[in-house]
Amino acid sequence: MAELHFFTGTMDSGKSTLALQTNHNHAARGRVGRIFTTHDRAGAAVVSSRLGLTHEALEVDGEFDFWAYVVDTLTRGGRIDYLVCDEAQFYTSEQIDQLAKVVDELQIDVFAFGILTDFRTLLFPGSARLVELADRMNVLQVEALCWCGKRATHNARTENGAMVVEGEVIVVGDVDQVDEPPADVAYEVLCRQHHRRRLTAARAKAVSLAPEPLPFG
Ligand SMILES: Nc1ncnc2c1ncn2[C@@H]1O[C@H](COP(=O)(O)OP(=O)(O)O)[C@@H](O)[C@H]1O
Ligand SMILES: Cc1cn([C@H]2C[C@H](O)[C@@H](COP(=O)(O)O)O2)c(=O)[nH]c1=O
Repeated sequence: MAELHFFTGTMDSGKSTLALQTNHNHAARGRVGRIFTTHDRAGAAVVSSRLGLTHEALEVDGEFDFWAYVVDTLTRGGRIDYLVCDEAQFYTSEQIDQLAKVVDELQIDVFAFGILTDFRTLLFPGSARLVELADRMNVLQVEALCWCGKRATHNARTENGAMVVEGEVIVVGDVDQVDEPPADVAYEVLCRQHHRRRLTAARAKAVSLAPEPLPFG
């Protein structure tokens, strides 16, 4: 039986790497798949992992119809055994419904990968629909860590080094590897407590370096 799988984790937890490994393992056994993505950091129509792997992909825009694409391919005599869908948080909920229909009606496996929540801690529409519909939901085992050492559960956005909680939902960006100078827009994974307190690594460092207040007489 085909299944709709949803693999989720924070940014930098290895989702794109796993997406490419999944494709590799299925292709190595002669299965024929298609890889989809949208808004990848490396540009249009490519899946890129921080481990250095990249693979060409089909770019999904808001109008793309998975059901129509698959039916059209099969009708023309093409073969599709599975779909790998990266950055699935950005897909519309209608597109996730189409993926579920592809699984149920055409017996094609779908492997979707994406972050659950945005920089405000709210569910992305695509991820919310995947949680509602997936046969299997898997949280990635490689844990991204908060600067405090706890498991990172949330994605923070920084603008010029300061954490923000308002703005456009979709802003392509990376986890900042260097703090000097801070990027215009960057992301940092944090535990819930430090996301709530807006305590990024840079701010925690600045606070710890602040001079001790003078004791009151
Ligand atoms: N230089 C490195 N050496 C070993 N592992 C690395 C290195 N750089 C990144 N990684 C691994 O790659 C993961 C990020 O993979 P990626 O597929 O790009 O994540 P995601 O798609 O979830 O954002 C990191 O969590 C880390 O485990
Ligand atoms: C939290 C958050 C993230 N994004 C963007 C930033 C990256 O381009 C992708 C996530 O990619 P990854 O492979 O999981 O690292 O999403 C965004 O647009 N809005 C957000 O709130």
